[in-house]
Amino acid sequence: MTTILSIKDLRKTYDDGFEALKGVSLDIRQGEILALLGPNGAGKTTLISTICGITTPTSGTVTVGGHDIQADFRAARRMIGLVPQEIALEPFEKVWNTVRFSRGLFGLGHDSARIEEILRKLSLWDKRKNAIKELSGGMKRRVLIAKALAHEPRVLFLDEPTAGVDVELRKDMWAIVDELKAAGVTIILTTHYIEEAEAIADRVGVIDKGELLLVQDKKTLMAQMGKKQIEVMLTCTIPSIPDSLAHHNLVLNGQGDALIYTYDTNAERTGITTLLNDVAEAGLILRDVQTRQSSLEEIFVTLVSGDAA
Ligand SMILES: Nc1ncnc2c1ncn2[C@@H]1O[C@H](COP(=O)(O)OP(=O)(O)OP(=O)(O)O)[C@@H](O)[C@H]1O
Repeated sequence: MTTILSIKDLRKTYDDGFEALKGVSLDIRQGEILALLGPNGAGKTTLISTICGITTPTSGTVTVGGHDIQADFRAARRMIGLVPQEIALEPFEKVWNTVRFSRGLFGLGHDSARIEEILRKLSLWDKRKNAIKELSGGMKRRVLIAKALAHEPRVLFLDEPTAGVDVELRKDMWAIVDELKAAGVTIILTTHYIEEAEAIADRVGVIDKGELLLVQDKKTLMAQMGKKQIEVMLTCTIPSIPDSLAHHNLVLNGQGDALIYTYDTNAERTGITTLLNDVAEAGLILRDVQTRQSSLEEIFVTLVSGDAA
């Protein structure tokens, strides 16, 4: 698989001495969607700003499509589109011009067909003659994406693309991201919404206190770190777990009518068959059995709280 973006030992210490990036290394594959998760202040925006040339790194290197972001800034930047967190648009400018100027900034000639395509894709075509100030917050976010796409970037950064947008727009954004991926664009998004990473990312990176704690295929991450629980519901209530079941490390629920058993999805033997036999031998009758898998959210909380083994 081709690497489109390569980050090596990237460090950023701000003027006040604060170390926002502490040696981040990461290779991003062409055409993938990578979600960067991290709590407030983890360094996500600093990382993106550094790659996009808005912030100067203290040390380390970044190449985009083989172009070094410092030595070969223009070529590297030309490949990148950035959708920033903050909405910074000229309120009196028309949508069409806003997107057109953005293309011009990268030295590209005017291409009405291309701008029309982008505006249509983002459901902005009907608003093309409107001034930015006449648009809703969600529409302004779409304009930010249109602007970032105007110069046909190969790598698109979305910094908190769905912060504060409603559920419908969030789903629309996900659909847009899917379409861009299908067109071969590599997408890196930062998010607080774990469900967002769960829904659209191919890989997930977790960043905390300026360090990349892990980067992994989403499905592998969920399978590797995921614990499963089985809840054995009983026909009667019991005051405590019978001695004959003590070795299973069960938890009795608050009502005393269900036994909760946690097991590792990767273990060779889950121990479920033995457990159910032992439950029957203890004279307990099953009413129902349910399983549940830990979510990406639980995995994330475990990681950033430093509880991961
Ligand atoms: N110009 C600056 N000078 C000093 N410290 C800064 C500067 N910009 C950011 N920081 C600090 O660097 C840390 C990382 O900030 P950054 O904005 O990269 O985090 P983030 O992960 O994007 O957070 P959020 O999710 O809140 O947007 C924070 O502690 C922040 O206060």
